[in-house]
Amino acid sequence: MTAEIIDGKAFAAGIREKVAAEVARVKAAGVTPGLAVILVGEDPASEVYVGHKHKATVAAGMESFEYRLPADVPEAELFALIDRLNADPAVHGILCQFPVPDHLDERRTVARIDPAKDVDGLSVVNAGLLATGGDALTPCTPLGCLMLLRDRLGDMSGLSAVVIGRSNLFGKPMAQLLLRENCTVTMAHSRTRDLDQVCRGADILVAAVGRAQMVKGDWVKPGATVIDVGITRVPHPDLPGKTRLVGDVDFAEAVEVAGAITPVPGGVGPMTIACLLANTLTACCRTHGLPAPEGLTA
Ligand SMILES: NC(=O)C1=CN([C@@H]2O[C@H](COP(=O)(O)OP(=O)(O)OC[C@H]3O[C@@H](n4cnc5c(N)ncnc54)[C@H](OP(=O)(O)O)[C@@H]3O)[C@@H](O)[C@H]2O)C=CC1
Ligand SMILES: Nc1nc(=O)c2c([nH]1)NC[C@@H]1CN(c3ccc(C(=O)N[C@@H](CCC(=O)O)C(=O)O)cc3)C=[N+]21
Repeated sequence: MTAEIIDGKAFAAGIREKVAAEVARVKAAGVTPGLAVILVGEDPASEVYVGHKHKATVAAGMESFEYRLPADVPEAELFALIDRLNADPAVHGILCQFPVPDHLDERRTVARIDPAKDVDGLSVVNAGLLATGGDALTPCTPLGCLMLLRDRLGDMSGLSAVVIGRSNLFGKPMAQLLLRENCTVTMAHSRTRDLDQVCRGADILVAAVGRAQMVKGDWVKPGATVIDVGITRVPHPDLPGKTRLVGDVDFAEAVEVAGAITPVPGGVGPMTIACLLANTLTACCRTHGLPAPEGLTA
């Protein structure tokens, strides 16, 4: 059996259309949603993502504000910018691209952002709301994965879900969302014993590690839904001097066993950006007391 390949790119395009339609509605009510992205230093991968985010934001009819700070920017200067954006009524979402240089602290940076504008969903307030069943701004990548899973599986009650990776950005919020969907959730990480066996029990297998092609075909339960979040740039096998992106899952092997699987690229990545737009719109609607858009939140 060959798995259905989940087209994240096409699904994300649909979400972006929905966001654009809702943005038009909000604009008619006199408000233009705005997203501010802060990039510290010159990480080439981050430059690419920030560029994608800017284009997608403008295409959805929202305002995009970009701030590029030098790699050695003092914390006080970064915080002064965040304070300004917190106070700016044209800005509804603020995202500081990670990783930041070593002299800056991610936790302190996130804590400085107004939780109502924290479209990454990383603040203590939003993480706490998600864990306790409140109306959080949900981290974009887990939200995107949830949308793909709901679309394919509908009711996930009682399914066994394994999430590999326990980061604040992805693994922990993904596990919370799956728990909300009534899955029986296992969180695996670098200290997990017999990871292959743990994975073999999963109806839903989500991998977010950052180790190229770590999850082999015989780790996958036949018919399982496999969501591959990891992105690693590796030397291209056929084109010398070129690189390509691969996921945490050995796609060629897993596609023969799984029921459905996301590819890399074209799977989860495009959903992340679509959900960032969705979160910015949601933040804008909440701030202005407008009805929250349907189908774009957790
Ligand atoms: N597609 C997208 O939009 C996005 C993709 N990503 C990608 O997802 C991947 C993970 O990102 P992120 O969560 O931020 O990464 P982190 O590095 O913060 O977390 C990695 C997790 O993987 C675990 N891990 C490491 N080695 C192993 C191993 N051998 N076996 C099992 N678990 C292991 C770690 O365990 P421990 O806690 O024990 O150290 C940790 O919990 C990266 O490739 C990143 O690029 C991330 C965000 C968005
Ligand atoms: N504060 C913060 N929030 C983030 O959400 C965040 C971050 N920092 N730092 C880095 C990671 C990574 N990330 C991706 C976004 C889009 C793609 C994406 O669009 N990927 C395309 C391919 C892109 C390409 O070709 O390079 C795909 O998978 O098809 C990937 C990864 C967001 N992150």
